[in-house]
Amino acid sequence: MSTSSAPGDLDAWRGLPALQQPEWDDPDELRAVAAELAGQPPLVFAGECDQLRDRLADVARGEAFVLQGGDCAETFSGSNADAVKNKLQTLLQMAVVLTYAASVPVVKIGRMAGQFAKPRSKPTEVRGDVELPAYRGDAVNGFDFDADSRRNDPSRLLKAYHCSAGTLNLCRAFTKGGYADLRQVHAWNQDFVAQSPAGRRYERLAGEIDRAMTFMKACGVNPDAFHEVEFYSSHEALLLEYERALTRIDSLSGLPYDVSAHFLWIGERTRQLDGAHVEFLRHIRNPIGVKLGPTTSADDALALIDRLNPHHEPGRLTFITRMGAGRIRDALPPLIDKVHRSGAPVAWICDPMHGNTFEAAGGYKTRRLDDVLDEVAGFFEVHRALGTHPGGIHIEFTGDDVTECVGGGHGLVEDDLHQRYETACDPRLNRGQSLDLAFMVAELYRKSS
Ligand SMILES: O=C[C@H](O)[C@H](O)COP(=O)(O)O
Ligand SMILES: C=C(OP(=O)(O)O)C(=O)O
Repeated sequence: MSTSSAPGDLDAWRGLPALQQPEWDDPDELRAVAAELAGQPPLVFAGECDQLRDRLADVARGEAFVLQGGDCAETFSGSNADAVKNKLQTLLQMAVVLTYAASVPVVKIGRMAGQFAKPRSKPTEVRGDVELPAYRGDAVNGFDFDADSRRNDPSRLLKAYHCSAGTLNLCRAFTKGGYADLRQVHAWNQDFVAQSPAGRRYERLAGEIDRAMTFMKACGVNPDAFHEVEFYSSHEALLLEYERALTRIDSLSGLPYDVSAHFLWIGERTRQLDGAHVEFLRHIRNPIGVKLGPTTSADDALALIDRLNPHHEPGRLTFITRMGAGRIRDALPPLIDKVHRSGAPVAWICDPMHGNTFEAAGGYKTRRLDDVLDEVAGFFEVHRALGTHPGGIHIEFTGDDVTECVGGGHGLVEDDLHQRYETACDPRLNRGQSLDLAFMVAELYRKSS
């Protein structure tokens, strides 16, 4: 049931409006960079993308749950071993909580190894009487507020590729080489988080897992079954020149795959039906997602399905809804209802971050953990009422002890935000807040199943 695309289709987007693309000031340099990227090795393989599509088909059928998360904006300087390990460790801890406490297979997808480009609300940033191009992610320009740093520099695309390769290599080593072994559940809970309320709760759960594994071993189950985990990479497919340069024809199937990540999504700002992003992504064979904000109508959702998954292939299309805690209970039901009645197999994931951002008194962009939890609770309520499957969560977090979102076990308040506000774009949950969220989601899942 594959969608066949002629090679020319992969460039049809070039004739369409492409929002949120940087104005590169040297087109020749961009062409040279794209040519160099096109000659680089793939970051992921077609077979892995197919495997993720199968996993997401399980999600659409109600048999698994997605945990997708990582940085809002990865940075080149943050692509180091400690930061990557901390993020992965947080993802693994959350996944263990969900798998054990909710008894559901968890599909683990990092917002990692490629999340280097950001859509922005405004093209420029003004500080005092200086106006400069907005920061659009390390793949485009620099975070520092000076004219040189904010230049849209095509060579950054190459650096984004290399940082993605390094990050993914580390993730593969951690998840396949023994670090993600379930017998390590305690080891993931070291450092600052171990003493937090969420860390202590996690430690009790890890103790139960230990006992369960000892029991299974006694029953003859081979403990090597718990040695490695499946991990997938994802990012917003925003910079079309980059994604196009990394799209290859798979030698086995003859079909095009974007080998920059296993899963790509189209953002809320670039999901226009007649836009370049939808056109480009409809031709690649990777599993894909679309973010849906509160203004999305049920007909918009159906039209996206028609374009992106016309043959209703299970696992091909995921809708990531980001309505906001105040809107989800009204905005989501009509979408799910109509899509469900159309018979299209969609995995529904809740992004409880992007509809809940506000500016705190000190000027920091932040989010309340309570709003995040409330949006997730609304997501489960809506699905329960409609008899559909709440298929997962998509969140922005870091493995570090940052102070970017308020609330959680340590009771962070707006006055604390300045202490460790390190994000390059939107506020992320810290490790303790991420664990709080995982425990709550596990509880909601158990009640709704
Ligand atoms: O992560 C999402 C967007 O890039 C981000 O919310 C845009 O933020 P802005 O409104 O500050 O541009
Ligand atoms: C920009 C993002 O979200 P959205 O498209 O939902 O605004 C994002 O997830 O980084």
